[in-house]
Amino acid sequence: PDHPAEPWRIKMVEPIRTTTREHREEALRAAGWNPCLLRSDDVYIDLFTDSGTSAMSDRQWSALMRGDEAYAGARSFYLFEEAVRGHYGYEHVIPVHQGRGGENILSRCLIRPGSHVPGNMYFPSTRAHQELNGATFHDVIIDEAHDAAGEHPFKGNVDLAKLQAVIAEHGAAIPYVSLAATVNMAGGQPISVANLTAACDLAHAHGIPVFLDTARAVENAWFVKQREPGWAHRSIADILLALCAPTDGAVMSAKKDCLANIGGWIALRDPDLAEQARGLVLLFEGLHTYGGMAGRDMEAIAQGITESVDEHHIRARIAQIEYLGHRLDTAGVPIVHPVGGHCVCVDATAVLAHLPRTELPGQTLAAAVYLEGGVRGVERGTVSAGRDPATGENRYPPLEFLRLAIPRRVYTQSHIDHVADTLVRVHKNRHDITHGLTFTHEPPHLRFFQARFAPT
Ligand SMILES: CC1=C(O)/C(=C\N=C(/Cc2ccc(O)c(F)c2)C(=O)O)C(COP(=O)(O)O)=CN1
Repeated sequence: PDHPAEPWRIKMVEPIRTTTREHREEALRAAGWNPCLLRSDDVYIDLFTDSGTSAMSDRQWSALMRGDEAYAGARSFYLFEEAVRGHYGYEHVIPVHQGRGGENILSRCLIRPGSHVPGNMYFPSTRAHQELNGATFHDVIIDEAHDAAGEHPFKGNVDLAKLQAVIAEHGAAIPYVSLAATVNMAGGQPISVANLTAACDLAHAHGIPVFLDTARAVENAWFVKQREPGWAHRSIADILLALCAPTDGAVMSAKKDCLANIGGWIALRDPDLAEQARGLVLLFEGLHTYGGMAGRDMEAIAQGITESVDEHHIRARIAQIEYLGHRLDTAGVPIVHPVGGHCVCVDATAVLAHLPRTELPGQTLAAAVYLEGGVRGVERGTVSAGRDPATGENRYPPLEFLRLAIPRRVYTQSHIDHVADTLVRVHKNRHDITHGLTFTHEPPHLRFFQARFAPT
């Protein structure tokens, strides 16, 4: 696929600069071989995350000037509430400062020690809050999701037999089913409307609610439109509503699809659960009409939601990522297939097949790519998976990759080509990487953010 012609022109620029390899070696050593600890000034192309890193439009920037900073009942909240209701279809909209604020509150409302929560693959912050409140997470995603090279069009799908089995074994102890659209840790893979609906029907048949992580549900809607029979002629906005319709609520990080730099929400149908959640917002986020956001942030999100479902925007957004995936494919760099909605994921166990999993190939590849081209990605493998709370042992997930997450409306084709050229060089010289990494400092929670490493 060709690189898309961007459906925007640049009105403001933020200078970035390349660095020398010597500079990067010094910076990485100071960062304990953890790209998460690098200063952004030392990064040329920052693909650490698509979360909060998108460029806002002139309409969003001008909306900031309309921010109502009233403590209670701000105009900006009602605009935000209406945008969420209209696009996601839930009645009760509860603001939080970002996604994990919602994960904290939903988990505290519904999980008790001994709970069991099924979901389509784990996400570190989501599972951390489930485990912190005493739940055991059960992965009920289809087997194909764990196979990097497989081409299944909806790797985010739930294996209904697996879900049924968890319900049969733990039914009464399941407070809710926790699904995501798309599935980040599978490589930004979508779930189909049919499968999501079937999973909800199965859960509801046992009186179990389903909550959806909608951080990238617009990207998911795009894949439904392209791949799921019967949806090709429906608008992205309609498909987004259809994804949310069978679920009981959603947790949202507004830092992804919504083109905002901060913010989020919990969206619910049940008024009593909504009241309980608002009570915890008062404790952890702020008032229930701002939830840790400034009025201007809610203005930017309301406008960003409208822009996010524009078909010219989402088509170009996805096409840029497919372009990068295609460049790596044609160069023989092993990546997760199909290419996901927000990232290209390089299969570190394939590139560094000569390193044992105990030497952290994903983290090693992240360091090598930064050194080679000033490109920052993030490890999504053993380091991210953390330790099993029951045994204290490292969990070695089947997928171990370097995620290259692409911010929205930020990088142009020449930047993407720089990334591709960097990966091609690292892959060509992969046997020069003779050692992996080992922890020198390992924090207890979400360790990949703050961990420090040294070459083995
Ligand atoms: C599907 C989903 C996310 O992708 C997500 C965040 N994502 C990040 C940041 C990040 C990165 C790595 C991690 O191991 C992680 F724990 C979080 C990312 O880059 O992908 C959140 C949480 O939303 P917050 O970031 O607004 O609180 C909830 N759900």
